[in-house]
Amino acid sequence: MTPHNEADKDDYADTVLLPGDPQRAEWMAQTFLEAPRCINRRRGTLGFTGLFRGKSISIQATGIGVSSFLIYAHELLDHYGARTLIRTGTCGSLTARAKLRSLVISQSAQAESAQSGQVFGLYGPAGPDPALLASSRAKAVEFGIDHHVGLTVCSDIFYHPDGRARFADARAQGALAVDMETSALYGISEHFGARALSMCVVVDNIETGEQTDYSERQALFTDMSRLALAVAAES
Ligand SMILES: O=P(O)(O)O[C@H]1O[C@H](CO)[C@@H](O)[C@H]1O
Ligand SMILES: O=c1cc[nH]c(=O)[nH]1
Repeated sequence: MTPHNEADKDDYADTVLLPGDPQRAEWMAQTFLEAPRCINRRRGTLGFTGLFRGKSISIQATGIGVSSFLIYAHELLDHYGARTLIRTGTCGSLTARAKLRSLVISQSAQAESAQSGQVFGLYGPAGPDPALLASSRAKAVEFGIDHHVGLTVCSDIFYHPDGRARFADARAQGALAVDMETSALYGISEHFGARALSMCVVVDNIETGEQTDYSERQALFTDMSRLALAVAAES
């Protein structure tokens, strides 16, 4: 038990999938895990453990943004002993190439600003686990998932007064998409000697303004959930 999590120490599996949205955590657990158990309801930030292909896997929501994310990730790594964290998130596309509903796998994540840099600087720059990244690439091809692998940006601010203009430099460096947790995931995982990978479905395009509707989101997560679980099952 922690201030933010009512689960017992052995309730979590070694491998934990991390969606931001608690409803996504619940849907993923109920749709894909065998015998899912809800192990955390504190603050509505739901956590589940169940079986996938005979292996115990947990799914824990992390909320929005680095501050919230780092609380759940820290407690999973430090208190619950998690060894592999796989973010199953959503992102905004920064390029027409990464189309709405496609999957972006983060090969490296850049903090958006000096302010974010201070937060992420606590842990220094880090990236995905090479084996998890390679496994996700191979399986995404095998499953026929429309996906992109590359640089992503991690922002602290969803509604920013400078809008999309602030991503000009990152876009020039080839950044594919923006989310609000991936740099923190990579940094804290390296700090605790754990393995990490982040994959996110494109739910809006920052460039064109196109967006998906929240009502179709569960369906959007099927490919990502299958991929993340397949990677997790072999991790
Ligand atoms: O859908 P999730 O996983 O929460 O991810 C994205 O959605 C939230 C913003 O709407 C941020 O947390 C961002 O990273
Ligand atoms: O535009 C978006 C969409 C999802 N998540 C973000 O952080 N930004």
